[in-house]
Amino acid sequence: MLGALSARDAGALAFSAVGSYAWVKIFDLLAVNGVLEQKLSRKLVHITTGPLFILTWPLFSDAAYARYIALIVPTANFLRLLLVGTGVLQDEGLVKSISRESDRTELLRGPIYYIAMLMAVTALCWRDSVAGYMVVAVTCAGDGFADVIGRRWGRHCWAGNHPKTQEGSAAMFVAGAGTAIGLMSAFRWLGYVDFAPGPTFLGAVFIAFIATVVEALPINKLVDDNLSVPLIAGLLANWLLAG
Ligand SMILES: Nc1ccn([C@@H]2O[C@H](COP(=O)(O)OP(=O)(O)OP(=O)(O)O)[C@@H](O)[C@H]2O)c(=O)n1
Ligand SMILES: C/C(=C\CO)CCC[C@H](C)CCC[C@H](C)CCCC(C)C
Repeated sequence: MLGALSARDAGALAFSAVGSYAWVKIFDLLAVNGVLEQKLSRKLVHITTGPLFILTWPLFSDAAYARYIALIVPTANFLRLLLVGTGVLQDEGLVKSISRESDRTELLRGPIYYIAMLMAVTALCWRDSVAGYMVVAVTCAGDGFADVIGRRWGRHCWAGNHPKTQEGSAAMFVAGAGTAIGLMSAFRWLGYVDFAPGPTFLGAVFIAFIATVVEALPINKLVDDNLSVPLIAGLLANWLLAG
């Protein structure tokens, strides 16, 4: 029995590890070959890796230790960014796919906070709490779409925080709330969480709104969006959302 569970968790771990490497590599190749602009490649990695990582969770067994096996992949990625960001390891492709200006030290800010968020959600929430889905939805899809949409179609800047736009914030709100409701519904359908959809989805919409307001505040020179957005969403979800 234990052997069968271990085989399942080992398979899930292998899938997640190979998947994370291959996914970032695909965007690296697309950026290096000029198919995708570097900034867009970085944001597409930002939007997709967190939700895709969460979608690998059902592959793991019901064992109490399963979350810690799942935690190995973000932890390994955290160490990889730490080694490349500090210059101990060279990986031009990685730097190009997830930094703005090919500056390796940038990996030590937004991207490493992003992975720390995934590690915290895996360890603290795992499949059993809707708070984790909320945090991943607003940080990955919400914050990512604010940039992708705002940079291209943003016309109306917020007063006091010039580069951020109302169009970007609207995209963040819709993508954050929509992804949260989608992930919560999927994991409820799979039987990992149980909640009353009406109040929980209303709470998710409210939290996506507050996270959108926080993202638009002129504070990202003081605190990175990959810290402020998950922190506010996590605190509110823990307080407001049951399950
Ligand atoms: N609410 C928002 C957020 C972002 N943007 C657009 O996306 C760009 C980058 O936004 P920012 O949050 O500053 O992203 P970065 O600092 O590049 O990346 P990150 O915060 O994810 O580390 C802005 O200049 C703007 O064009 C926007 O229009 N509206
Ligand atoms: C560019 C990023 C943030 C900037 O705001 C995100 C960086 C992502 C990491 C390099 C890779 C993270 C991998 C995940 C821990 C696992 C994904 C698994 C899945 C199967 C694709």
